[in-house]
Amino acid sequence: MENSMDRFAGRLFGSTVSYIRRFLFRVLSVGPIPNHIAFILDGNRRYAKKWNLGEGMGHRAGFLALMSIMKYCYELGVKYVTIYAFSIDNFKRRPEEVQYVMDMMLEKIEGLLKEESIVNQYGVRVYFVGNLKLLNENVRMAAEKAMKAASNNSRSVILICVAYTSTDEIVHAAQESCEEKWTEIQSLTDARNCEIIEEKREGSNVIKLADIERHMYMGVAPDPDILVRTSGETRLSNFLLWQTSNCLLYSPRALWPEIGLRHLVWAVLNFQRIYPYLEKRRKNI
Ligand SMILES: CC(C)=CCC/C(C)=C/CC/C(C)=C/COP(=O)(O)OP(=O)(O)O
Repeated sequence: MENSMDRFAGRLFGSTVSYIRRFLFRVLSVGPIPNHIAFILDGNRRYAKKWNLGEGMGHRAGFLALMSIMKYCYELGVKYVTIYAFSIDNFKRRPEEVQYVMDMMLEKIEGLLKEESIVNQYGVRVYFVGNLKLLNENVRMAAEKAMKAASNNSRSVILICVAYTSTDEIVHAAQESCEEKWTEIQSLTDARNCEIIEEKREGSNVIKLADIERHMYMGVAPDPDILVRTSGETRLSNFLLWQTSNCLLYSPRALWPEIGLRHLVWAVLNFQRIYPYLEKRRKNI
């Protein structure tokens, strides 16, 4: 009897909170809603320390916080969510920690494919972004499987940056652009069509901004409107350096596992306040 009363009270509380959240989102939607929010998940280990938990528990709490924030973003109408899940530099951490995070990632990526997962609930397309060759084979294969399984989803998008740094992304895009241009020139030379080659020399042999952007790992998404870095840090730590020139930076003091609805609402209100300025900058006027 007591148990069923508890369950009833729990459900009642849950649906009231969800009702209030939806009401709040309706009010926020009177103003512009960001299309893309990126997150630097900072402070998982500090959270574990603060609560005397094992270090791995901090990352697990971080994953739960990620699930909530993704849900809030998609309910609010934010189409793209990007997360900095693991940088290339993070591979330099203690081998046991790297192994723990990789094992957890594998488990969580496999979980994303389940029927009841957030991916299926919100029709989320999944992209793993970064130098995936640096991942161990199990994680890489699971990532590729998840991307394939969700490839028909289009309502929302999650971009999970793993084995990622911005400088690596830029170098990779520059190399790909050079290779593409080189192949193009070679094919013209092979055809021995000197006239065409001369014509091409006039300018189209030059690598343009659009070439580089086409080869960016993040090229599948528009630039973020808001970048959130938790735990009060105001550094970008080699994340989305190319994509954040006209983007609101928000740095709440909360550690990543403590991030909640109030932080999202505050970030969106700040975005709405500077929206006219951001739009002007984007249109270059
Ligand atoms: C499949 C999937 C989406 C998984 C994501 C899993 C997840 C939560 C990864 C975070 C890993 C990480 C290195 C966080 C940074 O906190 P930190 O260790 O730098 O904490 P600190 O700043 O307190 O040292």
